[in-house]
Amino acid sequence: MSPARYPQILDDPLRNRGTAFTAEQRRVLGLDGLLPPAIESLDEQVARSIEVFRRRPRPIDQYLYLRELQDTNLVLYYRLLVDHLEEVLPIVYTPTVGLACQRFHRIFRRPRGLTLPYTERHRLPELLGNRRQPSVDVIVVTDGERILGLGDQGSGGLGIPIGKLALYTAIGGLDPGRTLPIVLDVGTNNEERLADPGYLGWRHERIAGPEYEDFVERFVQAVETELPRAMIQWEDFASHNARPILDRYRDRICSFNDDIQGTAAVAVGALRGAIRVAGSRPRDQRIVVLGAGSAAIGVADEIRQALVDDGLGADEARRRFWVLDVDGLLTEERSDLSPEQRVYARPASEDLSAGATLADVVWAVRPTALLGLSTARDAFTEEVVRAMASHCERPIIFPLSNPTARSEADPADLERWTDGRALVATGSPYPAIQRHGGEVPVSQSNNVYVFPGVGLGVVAAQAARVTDRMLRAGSAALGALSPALRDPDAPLLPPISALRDVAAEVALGVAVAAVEDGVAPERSREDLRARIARARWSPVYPD
Ligand SMILES: NC(=O)c1ccc[n+]([C@@H]2O[C@H](COP(=O)([O-])OP(=O)(O)OC[C@H]3O[C@@H](n4cnc5c(N)ncnc54)[C@H](O)[C@@H]3O)[C@@H](O)[C@H]2O)c1
Ligand SMILES: O=C(O)C[C@H](O)C(=O)O
Ligand SMILES: [Mg+2]
Repeated sequence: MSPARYPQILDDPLRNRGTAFTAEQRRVLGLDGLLPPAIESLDEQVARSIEVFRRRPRPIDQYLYLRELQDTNLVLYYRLLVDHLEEVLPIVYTPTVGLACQRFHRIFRRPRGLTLPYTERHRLPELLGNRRQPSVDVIVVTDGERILGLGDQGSGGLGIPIGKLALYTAIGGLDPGRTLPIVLDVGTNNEERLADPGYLGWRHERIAGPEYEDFVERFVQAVETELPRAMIQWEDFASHNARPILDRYRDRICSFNDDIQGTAAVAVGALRGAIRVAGSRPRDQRIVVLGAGSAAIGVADEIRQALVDDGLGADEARRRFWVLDVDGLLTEERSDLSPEQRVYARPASEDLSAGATLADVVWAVRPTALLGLSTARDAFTEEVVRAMASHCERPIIFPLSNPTARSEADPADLERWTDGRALVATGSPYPAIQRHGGEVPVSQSNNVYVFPGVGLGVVAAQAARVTDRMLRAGSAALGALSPALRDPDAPLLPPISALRDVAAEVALGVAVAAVEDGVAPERSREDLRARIARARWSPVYPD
């Protein structure tokens, strides 16, 4: 009896080629008999795989198919993503990834990334040492408390870092063998999960206060020790933790918060295009924001800066905002506001009181722009939108909440209620709207336009920090690519199919700013451009 000699290469997604192994490779590696006899090219594998994908009945089945592919053959997986980005993005990412997080414990098959439970807080360096990837460029980490607009998903939140990092590679071109998704499992306050015997996370209410802060600190220290060169992207933390964590670590380690800073960078990019199409200027805007969480305040802060850059004084720029949360308008008499929210509190002397609704505010303020980061489905009602359109020739309306089921409005309704005058961008993907017998794509103002380029720029420039100026430079690079700048009938953002090119431009802006800010080694713009091109991993089988 000869010993079994199963070749491990078939179980290594980084090296496996499946049916693309050549006859010679099969013979040398001992793969004969283990694979069907047909030998396919990568293109043929992609063609077959996208067919299988299309036949899966529901988005969640398609998600599972792609995750299987990701666990089996990374070149094929990423080639499929790159070649069919527009089609698969809503599956790998928002909105389907949200459902995958909600069902995480039902669909779990194989480990990907790391789950760091609070109970193991004394062993975090050891747990990090158990990772598959020897070197890591980018970590995306969540604690699962605010997954999209779906609330607390506990350790099921790991689906989000997995999805974000898939796009770091497919769009940014980061080496998939050097990215690491992580969930900090600090418990969950989701009653449904806690009551579900099938829940796989730590069955405990969320850790909070000093214990929570200590745990995050331990995590950061473990990364500093084990992976000192990795950039950390903080993702989908609840507002009460998102801002403090960002502020605590941004000057200490290379890190940024995607929901606060990435979202702001793309929203400002899209808004600049919209303002130009409206024939207006940033300093002429009156902006109503529904939602006052970390994403909304991050977006408002960056727009406020754009108003100041366009000539408004700091106070005047601040007075151009009316921000509402679940309890109504932010006003000075409210005692529940954080310092970041208080910046936007309206003076008590104004007519609008704390109880003012969105419709009251829109009637009174006559805004030029209405932004939604509230998770409140259909909150931009016909009444609100018609009121806005009655005083504004080109109302800018951005329902940015995710996933689709949390969106403040459907673009087709906005189109109807404003007779096609609204300038729209959404957070989640929507089908094109019909106008004059033709189709007009809906721009997706989602941080996916920014974070892959930030990662690529940071890696290529070897940046040690992510500064505000780096994100602003990324945003400006994106803004300059707005098709609407050249054609007022064109979309506010480049199409999804152009995201890889967008990432290269965002990366260049980020890298140049990193050098200017002294957080990356001195290099010329041309040198940085070449480094960005060289840093990109391509989904091809190596010779
Ligand atoms: N498009 C993007 O790129 C992008 C990026 C980040 C976040 N988001 C989305 O933005 C939303 C908010 O994210 P966040 O991190 O700020 O969340 P959050 O939970 O911190 O904030 C939500 C805010 O909305 C307010 N709110 C809730 N219900 C409301 C209602 N009925 N009316 C008015 N306000 C209401 C809350 O009071 C709170 O201020 C989420 O849906 C998220 O998916 C989109
Ligand atoms: O994940 C997304 O689609 C965007 C954003 O980070 C969010 O939390 O909604
Ligand atoms: Mg997010």
